[in-house]
Amino acid sequence: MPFLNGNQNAKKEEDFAGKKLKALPNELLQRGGDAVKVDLQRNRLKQICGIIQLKNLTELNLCRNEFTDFPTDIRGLHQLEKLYINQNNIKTIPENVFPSLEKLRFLKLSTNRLEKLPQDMNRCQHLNYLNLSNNCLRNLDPLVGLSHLKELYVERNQLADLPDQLFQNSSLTLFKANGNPLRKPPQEVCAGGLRDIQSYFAMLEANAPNEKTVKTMFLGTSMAGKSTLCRSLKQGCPVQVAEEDRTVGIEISEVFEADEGIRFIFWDFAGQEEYYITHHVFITAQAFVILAINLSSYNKDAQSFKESVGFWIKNLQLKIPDSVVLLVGTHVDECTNENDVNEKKKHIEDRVKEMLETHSTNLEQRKKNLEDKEDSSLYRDQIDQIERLTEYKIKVLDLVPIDCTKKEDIVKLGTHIKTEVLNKATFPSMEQTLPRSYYEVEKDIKELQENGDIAEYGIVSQSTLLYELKNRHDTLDDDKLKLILQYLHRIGVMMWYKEIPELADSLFVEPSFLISLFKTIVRHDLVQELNKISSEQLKSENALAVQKKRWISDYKHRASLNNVAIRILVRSELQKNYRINNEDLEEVVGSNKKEGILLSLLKHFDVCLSTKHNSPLNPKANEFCPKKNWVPSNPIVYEPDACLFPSYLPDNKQVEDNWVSDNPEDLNIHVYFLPEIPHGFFHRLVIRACSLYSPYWIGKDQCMLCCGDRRFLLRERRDEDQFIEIRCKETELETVEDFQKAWEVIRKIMIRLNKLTEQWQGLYLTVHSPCKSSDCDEYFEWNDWQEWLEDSGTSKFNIGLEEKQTCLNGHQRRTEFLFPRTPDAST
Ligand SMILES: Nc1nc2c(ncn2[C@@H]2O[C@H](COP(=O)(O)OP(=O)(O)OP(=O)(O)O)[C@@H](O)[C@H]2O)c(=O)[nH]1
Repeated sequence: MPFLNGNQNAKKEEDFAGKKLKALPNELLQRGGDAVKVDLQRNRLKQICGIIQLKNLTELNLCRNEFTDFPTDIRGLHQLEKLYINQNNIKTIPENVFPSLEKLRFLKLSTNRLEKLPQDMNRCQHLNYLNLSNNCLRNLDPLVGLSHLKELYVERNQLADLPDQLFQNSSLTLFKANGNPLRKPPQEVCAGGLRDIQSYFAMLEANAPNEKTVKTMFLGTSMAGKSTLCRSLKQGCPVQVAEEDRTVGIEISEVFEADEGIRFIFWDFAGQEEYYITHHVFITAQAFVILAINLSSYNKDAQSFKESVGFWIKNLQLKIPDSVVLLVGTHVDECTNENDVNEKKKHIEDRVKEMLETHSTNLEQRKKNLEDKEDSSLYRDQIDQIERLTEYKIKVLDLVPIDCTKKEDIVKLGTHIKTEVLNKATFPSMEQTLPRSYYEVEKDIKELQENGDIAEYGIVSQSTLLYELKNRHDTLDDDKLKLILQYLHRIGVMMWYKEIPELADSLFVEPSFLISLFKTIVRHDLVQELNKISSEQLKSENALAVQKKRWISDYKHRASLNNVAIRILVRSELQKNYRINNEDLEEVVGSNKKEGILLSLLKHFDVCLSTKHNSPLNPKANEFCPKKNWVPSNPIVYEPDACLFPSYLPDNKQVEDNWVSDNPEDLNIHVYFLPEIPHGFFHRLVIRACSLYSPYWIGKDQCMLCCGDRRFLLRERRDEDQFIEIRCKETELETVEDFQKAWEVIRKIMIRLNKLTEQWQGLYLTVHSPCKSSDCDEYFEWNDWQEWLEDSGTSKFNIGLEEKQTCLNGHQRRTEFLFPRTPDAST
């Protein structure tokens, strides 16, 4: 099988990789002091007797062997600088190994079974890179004192506490600790990086309090009973939710469980499909999910399961694969009898079990396929990635059937939740230790709001808030306060989008206000809302009734919403619900000259695409055709300033009219998604790609964009295998330069695609170029596509001119039709 790059030729000096060796070969031992670098990865070694003869060894690769004990013979390799011994089964490392490895700078010990480190590890004084990820470590104390350590990876271990001294006066520049049940400092502090950790320890008092916080999210289809559950649990008794009081968007509330000292933060998500596109913004890691299922309307069939359970679990599995889900069956009082309830409970639980098993079997199978390949070492990164995914285990707890109108059922559910939450095995990282100042700042912000120093809707400038907080805490400077505010953002108590330049100075201490903002635009009844716009409202924005009609028609047919309409809707909704001053209102809704907070946020979260007032091209200009002169658009269809919501598009007509048809010779790559393409992914990708290139035409599950003369198509395919196809029209590719430019555009799109996938921890991607011969199902696999994305376009991907590739069925094609080439290749 052809490969995208030539990595397989990059041999080490002494290459004994993948030779099924059980002992060091004589051929190697005879090299004695001449051997400097030795590659012994992917063998069956359990020990390495005789290695001491290679006394000048500086680099040794022992990864993917069968070591269960650390090979102590390594002790004699005094020149050793680099050691790879990752992906073995090592359980312990004895004392007296590291002090003799005086020159060791680089040590990769990841993916072993280490439970503890030798106490003298800190005597390996020159160590500057250490990777201990994927072990079972509980304690990092032996690393304290490694004064040259720059990069430290301890992801996916069992660490609860990190040693303070590790971060004091250290040379660390990179530290990664994801996937640990961290309590001190909590994961949300570590996510901020080294400076946040150092500052956390600097503020931490000796007897800092522990807190148990559980972010609880209520999910499920519309009318399943989420709001009823959320409000009833809060009150401890049944609370009726009237139909007109349905959740629009997301509601947030806090509940303190005084007996056990648990703080629940309840997030009630609206169930209507229109809101799903905003959910990803608020669904965050380490969450406890209550999935509400209306048992009375549940049909014990595949469709019913998919809609009310499967969809949600799949999405969680993709987004937060380590979440805990409690199934709650509501409307039990409306079921036929107890037997009916029990059958439905069993049906749901059995299907969930099946679903989770299929997911892990698929991953295992995929891993095995890669391992069985002739040169499986080329797929090492992919295998590692799958291994990581297999470690994530979403926990789905048994279904609790309840009647939300009955007090005892609500009380019973409350007790059940408390018991589950207190179970350390289910919630290993619920308890957290924080410096008092973190709590105090949070409390002070609430007080400022209550006193009216911050408006009830919670928008406050960074400088004002810092000024107020500094007045209350003379020990906290700007930097420390900013770190605390960032922590509060990460736990969802307030929002601070520092990374959006227009919003960097605005803090939102009332997150539900932001949600109210979203819901004014992202809603199922938007057409009704547009219809309701009065002539006074139109006049206030200098708009005419005829424009209102066009707004409605554009929204219905082209999923495009005029910015003036957005301003009117948001303005009236906010004035209805908040005492908001004109200045803040203008900040939020924007004006002809300025975008406003709402649009910045919607765009930041890829909910919509702005078609700007000063845009040189009109995306809906039918007159534009590649290779034809540009004809200005008809002023009647010209929309100066609107937002396009791709998820509301009804069809692909415009795209199909412009693309016309596929040609087998088009450049074509398939990006496969395992287990599937996440809900909303394609439209978010389209938004990101279209902000790079215009003009563009967007449809329901297709999008065409142009770069110069070239046309590109993105197409979502939700067949049995789910993939996104990226094509470039073959007729627009003539010269070598054309190919290079076309591949460069594909690369840019892929970079955005890859970046977007980071938001779904449970995703795994593979990339293929399908064979171009008709009726041939073979394909060329890109095992190193991620490297291509990272590559700046230098020598690595050169493929000789006139080179051809042959598929397994014997069909040949010139390489540039299947794989990218770099500019160097043409010169
Ligand atoms: N009889 C009965 N009615 C219930 C039960 N649970 C919820 N309801 C009613 O079902 C309706 C829908 O409940 P909600 O809590 O609004 O549902 P939701 O899931 O929040 O719905 P959305 O806001 O649309 O996402 C309300 O009228 C509730 O009073 C139950 O166990 N028994």
